[in-house]
Amino acid sequence: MTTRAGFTALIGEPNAGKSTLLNKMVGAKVSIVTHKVQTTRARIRGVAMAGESQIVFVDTPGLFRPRRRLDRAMVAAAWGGAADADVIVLLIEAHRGKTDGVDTILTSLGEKAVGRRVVLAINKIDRVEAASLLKLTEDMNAAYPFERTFMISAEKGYGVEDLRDWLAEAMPEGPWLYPEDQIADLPMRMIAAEITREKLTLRLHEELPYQLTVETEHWNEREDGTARIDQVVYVARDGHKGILLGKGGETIKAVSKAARAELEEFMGRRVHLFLQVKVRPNWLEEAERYSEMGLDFRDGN
Ligand SMILES: Nc1nc2c(ncn2[C@@H]2O[C@H](COP(=O)(O)OP(=O)(O)OP(=O)(O)O)[C@@H](O)[C@H]2O)c(=O)[nH]1
Repeated sequence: MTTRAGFTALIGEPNAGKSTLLNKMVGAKVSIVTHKVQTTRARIRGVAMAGESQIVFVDTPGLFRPRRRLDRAMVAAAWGGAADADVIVLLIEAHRGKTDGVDTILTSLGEKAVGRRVVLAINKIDRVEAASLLKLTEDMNAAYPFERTFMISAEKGYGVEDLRDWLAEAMPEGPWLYPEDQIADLPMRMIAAEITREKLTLRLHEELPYQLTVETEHWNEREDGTARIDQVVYVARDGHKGILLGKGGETIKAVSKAARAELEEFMGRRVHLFLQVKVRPNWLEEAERYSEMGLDFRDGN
């Protein structure tokens, strides 16, 4: 039996349902779904197994309309993720149709997706009449030559299996990228990082540095049934480090406490959480580099 493995990028406007779809396909709660727009900052990956095929998902940050310089870098980074992928899935919302935001993405697809396989997934079909889907499919395919169009409801699960099976076939032949026994662990590490990120957001609000990432570096199961989780919060500047630590470390302590409480509830057991804040200015450079390669929205969009 030939194995297959490759990368699939999910792109779409904020709230299109990328996280929901990812969670359905991967079969675990990978990224935390919220009603808030622009929650997915990190390029969170999930891995789905389908038959002999391994599909690694790159859940790009929402391709929202960037106003600030760093926003633009974020969007460019999202496109960077897409450009590396074997397949790009553009997710749109059935009830919102071909919005200005979707048009912007279509234009960029024309430039960036050269040589990639690109499919369209019309999501949230549970919210519209079937008749309207035909027109939307026509309009979208007139604007971009999608290889396939899928009608899905990520939330209800309609059509998700078809899409996953198609992706499984579309992955290039080759050995798996992740050992099968590590896949189960991967989502938990991401969830843990997302939880910490969420607590940082709640605590710092507008003060939250944009260029911030949380990574779960170590995950150790202890004999007494508890887990030790070590995470690093990466920021771009020394000044940001101070904001995260707070006076006498009180901010990071409060965040750590809140994150631990939620992790314990989620996992149903005791957790020892260790947070470290480190400066990694490269992230910024990387984003700037992507920005140079990427979109430019300076014309007031
Ligand atoms: N009715 C309906 N709602 C859906 C469907 N899929 C997702 N949603 C809802 O749409 C909202 C946004 O979904 P997310 O998965 O967070 O969207 P996202 O694209 O990851 O959003 P960002 O993280 O902002 O990029 C949530 O409230 C979901 O419950 C669907 O098939 N039908």
